[in-house]
Amino acid sequence: MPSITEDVSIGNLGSLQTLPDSFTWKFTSSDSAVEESVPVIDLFDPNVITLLGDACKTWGAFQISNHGIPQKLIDDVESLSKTLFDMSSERKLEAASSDKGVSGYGEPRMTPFFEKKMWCEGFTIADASYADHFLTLWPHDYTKYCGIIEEYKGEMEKLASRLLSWILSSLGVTVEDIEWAQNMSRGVIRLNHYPVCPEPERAMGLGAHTDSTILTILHQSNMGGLQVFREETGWVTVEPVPGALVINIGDLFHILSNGKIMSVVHRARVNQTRSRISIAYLWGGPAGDVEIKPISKIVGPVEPAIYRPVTWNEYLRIKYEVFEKSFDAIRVVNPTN
Ligand SMILES: C=C1C[C@]23C[C@@]1(O)CC[C@H]2[C@@]12CCC[C@@](C)(C(=O)O1)[C@H]2[C@@H]3C(=O)O
Ligand SMILES: O=C(O)CCC(=O)C(=O)O
Ligand SMILES: [Fe+2]
Repeated sequence: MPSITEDVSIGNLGSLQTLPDSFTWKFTSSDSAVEESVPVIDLFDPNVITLLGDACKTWGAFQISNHGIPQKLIDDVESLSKTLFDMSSERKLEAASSDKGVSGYGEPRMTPFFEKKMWCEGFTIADASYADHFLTLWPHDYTKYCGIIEEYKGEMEKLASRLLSWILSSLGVTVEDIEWAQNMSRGVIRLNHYPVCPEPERAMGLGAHTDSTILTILHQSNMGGLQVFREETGWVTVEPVPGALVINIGDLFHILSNGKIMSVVHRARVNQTRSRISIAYLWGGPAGDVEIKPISKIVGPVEPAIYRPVTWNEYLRIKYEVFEKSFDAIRVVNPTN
């Protein structure tokens, strides 16, 4: 006979009254969050470059205000997500992605690297095929919803490029120093939903990970849940700031900067009384077979490259083979030779 845990579908987690064993995580005292806050940076601040540079070096994460993204557009993507996740499990599964990491509904791609299941469901918008799924989900409103997504992608792309130039500038280089900067693949949007959970202190919304891309722009509405890990202190909750967006530095930026800036380890916790939606825009990665490596102007005889060149496809393949050991897999063993 199948056990109860085998029957649990991510599409109706919110209706469960008890936490199934397959979703029960073990936590220790080091999992408790400490009283600290990630920097909140006003993009109109005259010292914006220095502030961004410092936040990238010490945290790998920060929040931004005065970012210029229309609130109405953010609200529209949030309400699209609510409409989607409110659908029946069967309906959502009709839009299931054929494989993790490509467009459609389902578990996060990193799921196989965790012993226990994560208390979340999501929808990935990675390529044009997301529109076919939207047609299945919303036969009447699909043009409207695709329009909202395309507009959001466009705005996110512009904001991500601005942040890239400023952060590079804090490192003393420019976008022109990345040969493939004009050949960036379009970002991936991940709509995340964390349903209410009967035992949040024993459950995990999204397990600890770094994003593989250059940077992520995250909208977490007015519901907290995101935590970032800081070596010196431990887990820090990123409290929602009205109107602000969270920026997480990803693996590619860490590689480009030759380890000068951090890709932040982060996770999402869940809640007993209110469900939570977050909208992640993961940006970067060159289209095609371009080599990603530490920026030539940053490295030299005094500071040799600590990572070997790797293409985006190869990096993703490595990441989904060894997960948190992906930097070790591309590290140059003895950089002085
Ligand atoms: C390009 C990608 C980054 C991503 C894996 C993917 O192929 C598409 C989904 C992305 C995402 C979103 C949620 C968190 C994450 C770790 C995951 O499981 O899927 C990221 C992946 C990543 O950054 O490696
Ligand atoms: O929901 C969150 O706060 C985090 C989401 C996230 O890390 C991701 O989508 O990569
Ligand atoms: Fe993430």
